[in-house]
Order: sequence, then structure tokens, then C-alpha cells
Amino acid sequence: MQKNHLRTYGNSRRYITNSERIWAQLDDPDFQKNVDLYVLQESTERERVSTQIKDTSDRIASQTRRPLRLSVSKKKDRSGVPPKEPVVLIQTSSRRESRENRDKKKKRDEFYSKKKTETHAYVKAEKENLVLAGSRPRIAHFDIPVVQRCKTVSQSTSKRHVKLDDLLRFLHQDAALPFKSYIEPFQKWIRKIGEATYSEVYEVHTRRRLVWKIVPFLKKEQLRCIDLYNELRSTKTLGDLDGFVKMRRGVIVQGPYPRVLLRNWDMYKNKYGTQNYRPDYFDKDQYFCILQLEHGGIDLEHFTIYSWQEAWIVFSKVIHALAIAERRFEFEHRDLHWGNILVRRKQASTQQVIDLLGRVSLSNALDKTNSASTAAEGDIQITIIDYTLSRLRCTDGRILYYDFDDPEIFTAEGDYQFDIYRFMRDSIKLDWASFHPKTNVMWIHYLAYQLVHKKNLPIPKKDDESRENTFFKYFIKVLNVIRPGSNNSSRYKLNSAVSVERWISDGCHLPKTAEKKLLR
Ligand SMILES: Nc1ncnc2c1ncn2[C@@H]1O[C@H](COP(=O)(O)OP(=O)(O)OP(=O)(O)O)[C@@H](O)[C@H]1O
Repeated sequence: MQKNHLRTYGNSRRYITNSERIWAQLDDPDFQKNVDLYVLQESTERERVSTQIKDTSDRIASQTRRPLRLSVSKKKDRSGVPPKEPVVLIQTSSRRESRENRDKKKKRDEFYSKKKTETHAYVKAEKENLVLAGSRPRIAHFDIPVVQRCKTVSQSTSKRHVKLDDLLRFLHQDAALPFKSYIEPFQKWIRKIGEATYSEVYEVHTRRRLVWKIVPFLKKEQLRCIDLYNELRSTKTLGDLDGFVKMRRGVIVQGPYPRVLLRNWDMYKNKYGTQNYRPDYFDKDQYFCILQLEHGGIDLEHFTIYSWQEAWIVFSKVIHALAIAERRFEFEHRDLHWGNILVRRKQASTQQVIDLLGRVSLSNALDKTNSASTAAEGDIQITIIDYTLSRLRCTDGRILYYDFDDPEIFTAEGDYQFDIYRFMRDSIKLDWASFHPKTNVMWIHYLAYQLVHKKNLPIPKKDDESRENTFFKYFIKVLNVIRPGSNNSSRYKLNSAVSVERWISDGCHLPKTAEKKLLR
């Protein structure tokens, strides 16, 4: 598999080759247990590994018949640091639908079209009962599924059709600006810093250090106006809160991809490699939206964390930000993987942070009056980004949400992130419009999992009574108690970021017996 034949596909960390095969990144130790690596060949560019699935787990049942190829890439990551562990890509499924999948889809479509008819009846009944569309749908006493009822009701207000004109009006523009001439004055200060599923990301360092996320939209297989509208409006709304990225402005431009950006794109590719196609294939009439955001730091996936205390500070700050947004805007992020949490150290040097963190204990990490703790917390800032899949209620009552109508989101395997999309779907049963803060708890669980298992922090020794150990135990408690589907989570009523934050700041209390069991 040639590296330059890969580009990102669907949700993050899935890739598609020219031969239309989808690959997912696989660094989940659970999954690796099922894989027997048996050939390892060195080549100049990268190591290639052939592998065969030994164990027939349900998740990969469809692939067990044929040997799989794994490619272990040694390429540097976006920040230029070679990954500590090789990145393993595993072929998951073909983009072209198999006959089996087509049949399943047909059945699903039939099921939903039947439900739609029922929904119609519901909406009529609701209107007769004078329940206004746009108010939070009441759901308790009807026996048709909540899913379809809520969706139809909310769509009549929050999912109204958004056209290019609406988008332009929202951004106070009469028409799209020519892409080339818009970029020209900034060309000396632009450099590419990252890439994503739908966009290329550049840093523009003039008087301020800004990030420009350049997103093509409107054409087939690109974002729709409604998706962009939701993202722009969510970013604007949440920007007032601490811990959420601030948007300077959004601009709609039109035209082919400017040469200066292509040059930058090439330089980035030569240095770090790329998983996207060179963006020189767009038509002359292509529209782009440039989201101009404040620079929030390095994404958590690539940010180096030095200690369990530091991990804890990042963790509690994310929970705090979510809790505030839940209260203010009934916010659910719904896509809070570690590429969407930016972290930055402010002022203090790394050594200062380590020294400082050495003085922070578990209890005072949450005690805002403790000076060491407060200083360390002040040095680490988190910024949550990317609200394409998010849900929130704006101050005018309008609900912004994504209806997860791309079934691909739920099919990826190999990383805990992908399980979370399925947990969300199963828990809220396609009722994407309504407020289900439980999804935030799921992402909090994912975050705890990533920090414990993926950041390469040393697991403290059992008999070591250091603070490291205490923080680690604390993480394990959180992991066990808020695990999606666990009884504990409902027993302690941990069904929102607000409740998780409260539970943690009350000391994460559990009955003694439960505690012993969890920490064993
Ligand atoms: N404000 C910002 N400051 C610093 N880096 C940023 C900022 N916004 C985006 N990035 C970088 O660009 C990457 C992609 O951005 P973002 O997640 O918003 O794009 P996306 O297309 O929605 O991504 P995906 O759908 O793949 O998660 C981030 O992981 C981050 O590394």
C-alpha cells in the first residue's frame, strides 16, 4: 500500500486507498491480541507486515476468512515527532457495499420509512395538542419510538434548509470573495499545520497567531451548507466560554486552490507526509469556508504529558468546560476524540511545570485555593474544537445538531473512539435532536481511557504510595464507575458532565466495599 495512495475517509483516522479499500488505525491493545503478526519485512520507506486474524471475534468476523495486510508506518506525526509506537493501519471493509450490506440497508430503509408514516401521525397529534415544534419534544406517553418523533419535530425548526445565501448572510457577506485575492495579502505568513477529514488547516501568524481551517463545501461528498452553518454558529456561541475555541471570523471564498497554499501543502507533505489528496483538483467554481480561529495549542494526541497529575489537570479541565456548556447551552460535543482537544502550556517552562506539579496532590488538584495547584492549572490550557457533530441549544431556542445520517460513522473498528459513536447511537436511539448529556459522559470515559492507556505514562507500582499512584487510582475509579453501560454510572446518577464534575469534586466517593473492588 503506497502512502500517497491513502487519504482520509469518513470519520477521523480512517483512510481510503485508490482501490477503494478502507483502512482504520489500529492501536488498540485489545484488538492486537487477536492478531498474529507473522511476517516482518524491512523496506527503506517503512516496515511492512503481513498478518492473519487468528481469533474469530465478532467485531472482525467478516474479515477472518482472508489474510489481512497491516502496514506499519514510521512516519512523523503532525508535530514532527516520530510516534513512540508504530501506527498500525488495518483494512476494515470495502467502501463499495457488499450484497449483504445492501440487503441490510434495504431492510433498515424499509423499517424507517414505515416509522416515518407513524411519525407523521405523531406530529399531527402533537400539533392538535398544541405542542409547539421547537419546544423540547415530550416523549414519555407515546408508544411509537422516540427516535423518529423527535427528529421530525425538531427538523421543522432547527433543521430548516440552509442555503448558500443564508450562510453568506450569516457571515455578513453579499457574495463569495475570490479565493486567490483573499489569500494574497497573507501569503508570507501562512503555513500548513494540520489536516483533517474535511479540511486543511493552516496557521496564519500576523499580529495574532490564528488558525485557518479551510473547508470545501456544497458539492457532492462535501459538507453541506447546514453542516457548516451549524459549525459556524456553534463556534460563535461557545466561543464565549472558557475552554472552547474562539472564532475571529468566517469567510466564504470561491475559486481554485491558490498556488501559495499548494506550495505550503507540498512542504508539509515532504516534511510530515499526508493522508489527503493534493487539493489541486477543485473546480474553478468551488466554494470554501475559511474558519479563522484562535490558536489553541497542540491536539492531545500529539501533546506530551509528563505526569499523572498533569493528565488529571487536562482531564478535569475538559470536564469543567463540558459541564459549563451543558448548563448554558445543553451542549453535547458528540465527537470529542483527542484530536479535538487542544492543549497548551502557558508561560512556565516544562521544567517549571514538572517542579510545580510535584507539589500538587490529588485533593488539592481540585482545591482551587491551593496556590501550587492553581498555578499548575493556569499553566495548562485546554481548548475544545470541532463542533460538526455537536448538539446545542442557542440562546434563541434554536437547536443545532447533526443527524448522523452517514451509517459509516458507526462501522469503524479498532479504536475506542469508534465504539463511542455506537454507544451514543444505542443509548439515544437516533434521537439526535434532544439533549442527552450522557454522551458527554461517554466521551469523558473515552478521554480517561486514552490518558490511562495511550499516553505512555508509567503505571505506578502497587506499593508505591506516591501522588502518582493516587492520581492513577483516581483515574481507575473514574474509568470503572462511568463506563458506558455500567450499573455504577446510573447508581451514582452520573449521566452528565455536570454530575461527573460534582462527583469528582466531592472526592469521588464510593462505598468502602465497592472502592476496594474497583481498585483491586
Ligand atoms: N484552533 C486551532 N488551534 C490549533 N490547532 C487546530 C485548531 N483547529 C484545528 N486545529 C488542528 O487541525 C486538526 C483538524 O481540525 P478539526 O478537528 O477542527 O477538523 P475536522 O475536519 O473537523 O477534523 P475531523 O473531522 O477529522 O476530526 C486538529 O486536530 C488540530 O490539530
